[in-house]
Amino acid sequence: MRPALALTTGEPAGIGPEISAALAAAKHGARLVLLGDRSLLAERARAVGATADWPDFDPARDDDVAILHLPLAAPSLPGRLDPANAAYVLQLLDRAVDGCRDGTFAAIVTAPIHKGVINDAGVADGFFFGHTEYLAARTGTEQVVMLLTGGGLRVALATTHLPLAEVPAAITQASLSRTLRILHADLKTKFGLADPRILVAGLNPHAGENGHLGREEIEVIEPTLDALRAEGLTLIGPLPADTLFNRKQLEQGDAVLAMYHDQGLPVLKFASFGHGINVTLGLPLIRTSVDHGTALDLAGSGKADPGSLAAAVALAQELVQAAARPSH
Ligand SMILES: NC(=O)C1=CN([C@@H]2O[C@H](COP(=O)(O)OP(=O)(O)OC[C@H]3O[C@@H](n4cnc5c(N)ncnc54)[C@H](O)[C@@H]3O)[C@@H](O)[C@H]2O)C=CC1
Ligand SMILES: NCC(=O)COP(=O)(O)O
Repeated sequence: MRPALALTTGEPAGIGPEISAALAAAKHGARLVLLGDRSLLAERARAVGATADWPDFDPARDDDVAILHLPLAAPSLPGRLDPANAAYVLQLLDRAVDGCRDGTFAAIVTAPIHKGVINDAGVADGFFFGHTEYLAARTGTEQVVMLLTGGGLRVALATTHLPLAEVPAAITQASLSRTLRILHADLKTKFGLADPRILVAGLNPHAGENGHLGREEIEVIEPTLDALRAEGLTLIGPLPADTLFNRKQLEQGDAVLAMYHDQGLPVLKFASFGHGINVTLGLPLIRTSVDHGTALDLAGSGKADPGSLAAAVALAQELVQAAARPSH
């Protein structure tokens, strides 16, 4: 029996349901379990010319595609967000996490959700940052690392969904050290790199220009890197972020650690949008995701590209296989 992958179909008003249906109809080689509302998925399957004749999920059967029906709270129209369905979106995630915990699922692949409407709904204790933080909280994991891969790049983040004004204070020697340890360990176990080389960006322009453009490099980043180098980690930096992303520099490393979301991800998405994959490192379960959002402007049109979701499923399968190897 192949390991089952839970595919949470995401925000019902977005493109998640239709790209999930499109992927389910394509050759994907996985044992996929679609988590979502059966009628919604059937309707959006029609938008991509797919049939929704999926059987109900039965853990004892090795179906290529099955559905685990979880009902919407309110009917959903493409492109029209409705806070009434925010709890449904979280329920898909909760069910997937529970299934990973009890061994029903080997991994979670997530279609996009809309962070704003979940916050508008006031669920998730009134604040919701993203899948990354939600899954960390839901699994009791103190720190996780967001890594996106695609276009020949791997870009991880020292901070995730934070207002820019809060970024400098969030980067401490302790948090940066934890992030680098998680990244280093997962590059070894998940990506098979024996001695990962990590290029670390500075926070300030020109990595602080010897302290004239900010002191975080001198006071926080350099001491952290020195301490970890003494333990044997191969860390290059802090490097000016504007020149880090050139071919010659990138050849020196296996992954980049950017200090914040919009320092690293625009480059990654420029290099790979439509085929990139988001992986959450440091979780006690395997989670991959798309590189894009809910694309409300395309929802229901059948025009959204399922390529990133297909890549996320393929990587989840690889990570499941890597986790099963004796050396893991
Ligand atoms: N993994 C997740 O759940 C993610 C969720 N989001 C959320 O999505 C919402 C909307 O974010 P935006 O910044 O508008 O980004 P977006 O990715 O939804 O849209 C940006 C542009 O890319 C296009 N696009 C996105 N996915 C596409 C696809 N598969 N095929 C073709 N074109 C595609 C859209 O039509 C739009 O023009 C926000 O709430 C954001 O937080 C954003 C990124 C990841
Ligand atoms: N830009 C990447 C992103 O926002 C992914 O968020 P998450 O929902 O996967 O945490």
